[in-house]
Amino acid sequence: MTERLTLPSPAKLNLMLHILGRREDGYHELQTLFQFLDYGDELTFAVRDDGVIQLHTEFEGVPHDSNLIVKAAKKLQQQSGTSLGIDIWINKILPMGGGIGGGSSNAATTLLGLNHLWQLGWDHDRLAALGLTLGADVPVFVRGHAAFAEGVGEKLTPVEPEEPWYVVLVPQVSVSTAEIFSDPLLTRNSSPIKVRPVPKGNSRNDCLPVVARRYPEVRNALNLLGKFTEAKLTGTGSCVFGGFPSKAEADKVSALLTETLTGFVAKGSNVSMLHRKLQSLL
Ligand SMILES: C[C@](O)(CO)[C@H](O)COP(=O)(O)OP(=O)(O)OC[C@H]1O[C@@H](n2ccc(N)nc2=O)[C@H](O)[C@@H]1O
Ligand SMILES: Nc1ncnc2c1ncn2[C@@H]1O[C@H](COP(=O)(O)OP(=O)(O)OP(=O)(O)O)[C@@H](O)[C@H]1O
Repeated sequence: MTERLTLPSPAKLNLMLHILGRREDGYHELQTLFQFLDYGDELTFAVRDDGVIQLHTEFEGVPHDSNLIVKAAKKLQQQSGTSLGIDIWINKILPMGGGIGGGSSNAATTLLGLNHLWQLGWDHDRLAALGLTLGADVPVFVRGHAAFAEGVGEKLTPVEPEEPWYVVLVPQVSVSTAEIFSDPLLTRNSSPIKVRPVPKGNSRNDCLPVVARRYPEVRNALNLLGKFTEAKLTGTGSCVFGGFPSKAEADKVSALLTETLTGFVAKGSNVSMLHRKLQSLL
């Protein structure tokens, strides 16, 4: 049997997110702080020599060829000129439309996994540039280090924020990123932060007022978690999170809140678990 490789595909959080303006192409200039979670999906790959790219796991509402996993594999195959193909399976646990970057992370895991299995020898710069054509959040997952991001999210400076335990609540609504970014009420004029590292007190997410207004489920999650710690929105939501100094404290709060809401506890991590796994293969 062909050798199989299983790789993690972690979630991300936006610890803050400021919107500085809107570009002519409709995309928004941001400043955001990305950190990974030791929590995510798992992708399994097996090389095939007939050039076929086949994702074997079905996604509700996402046709095979629209899946970011398949799109990433096809682009890398075309641009590298390899004659090899791939079978892919995924154990999907990350909520879709949750603002924790599941789709982008899956694309990045696919790019790094195939670069390894197809022995392409592409560096991270080249993979991140390809990744950016798939989504604004793909480059940070390719690089695998917590980062302060600018531009549309592609100009990355590595950072070392604290690594607390997080309670992440998952309101049962899928938020469309495009919908939030096109809301007329969105604040798009935050002043650029010029000081590094980003001074404390800049943890605001400019998307929060618009998301909370549109989604009562998100409002409810923010209120409930806010009784225990500063409750924040990641990306354009729907997920809401708060940090705790220990797993025990995070577990205690999670146990109380998940009686009525869906959620999980995970450690913040400045080095993606995907990169830790890839490092161990070398
Ligand atoms: C908001 C964040 O989650 C922060 O991490 C990301 O920047 C969103 O990244 P993503 O989901 O990979 O986003 P994409 O798939 O590239 O874009 C989805 C839609 O969001 C809007 N969008 C996204 C990123 C950005 N900087 N400005 C935007 O206006 C665009 O309308 C775009 O059509
Ligand atoms: N492999 C994939 N995993 C999840 N979603 C995918 C995938 N491929 C395509 N999609 C589509 O992308 C949409 C956004 O999914 P994703 O999980 O990345 O959202 P998100 O967590 O809000 O992302 P972000 O934080 O980057 O905005 C989904 O609703 C789905 O239609």
